[in-house]
Amino acid sequence: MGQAFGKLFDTLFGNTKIQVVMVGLDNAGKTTVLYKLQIGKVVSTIPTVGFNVEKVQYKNVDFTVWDAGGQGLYKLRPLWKHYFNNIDGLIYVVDSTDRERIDQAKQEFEATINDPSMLNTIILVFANKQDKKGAMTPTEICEGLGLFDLRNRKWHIKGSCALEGDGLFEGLDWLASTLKEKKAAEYSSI
Ligand SMILES: Nc1nc2c(ncn2[C@@H]2O[C@H](COP(=O)(O)OP(=O)(O)OP(=O)(O)O)[C@@H](O)[C@H]2O)c(=O)[nH]1
Ligand SMILES: [Mg+2]
Repeated sequence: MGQAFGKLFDTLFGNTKIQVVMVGLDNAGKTTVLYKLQIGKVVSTIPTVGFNVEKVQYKNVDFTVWDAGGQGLYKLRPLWKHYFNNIDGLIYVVDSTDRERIDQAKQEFEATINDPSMLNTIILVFANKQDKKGAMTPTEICEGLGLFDLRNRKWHIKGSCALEGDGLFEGLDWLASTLKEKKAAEYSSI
């Protein structure tokens, strides 16, 4: 799988520097996704403010995962501007079995995409844990997060099983090709 992703990145991302940030409620499967990609060594650090950041770099593409920990994303959000500039892609991971917290996932999602550092990002949602019985379908997750109501944002949802890697390739394929189109459009309008 690592090789397949490597090839995809080579052809689709080219040499442009790309920043991708992955967030979601705790237990959604973010760390599992990052390791399953097998695109490089995952470096895990705990900045002085006490939360966990996992990073992996594949050539020109930087992936950063912000763990929600027990604190909730909202406490960390004000820090984003110190860590990020020019985020291109947001990956939002949802535990599709967690019906009880879908409203919380929605609140965090809305606050995340409306954060000043995220206003220009394209959005990929992984409706994760599709292998589990009783999981909400990607359409249900769409409704739960309010994706159909989003205006002026490019978004895509993909059902996934991060444990097996199912859906990850397709999701990233969308992310890569959409970013490529976006960069080309920006370049041609300069
Ligand atoms: N069945 C199933 N389990 C999964 C899947 N993805 C992740 N898990 C499991 O869900 C649990 C949480 O996964 P993590 O990757 O640690 O979740 P996280 O989003 O990084 O959580 P925090 O670090 O607490 O924010 C682990 O036990 C994983 O093995 C999946 O697609 N299917
Ligand atoms: Mg984690």
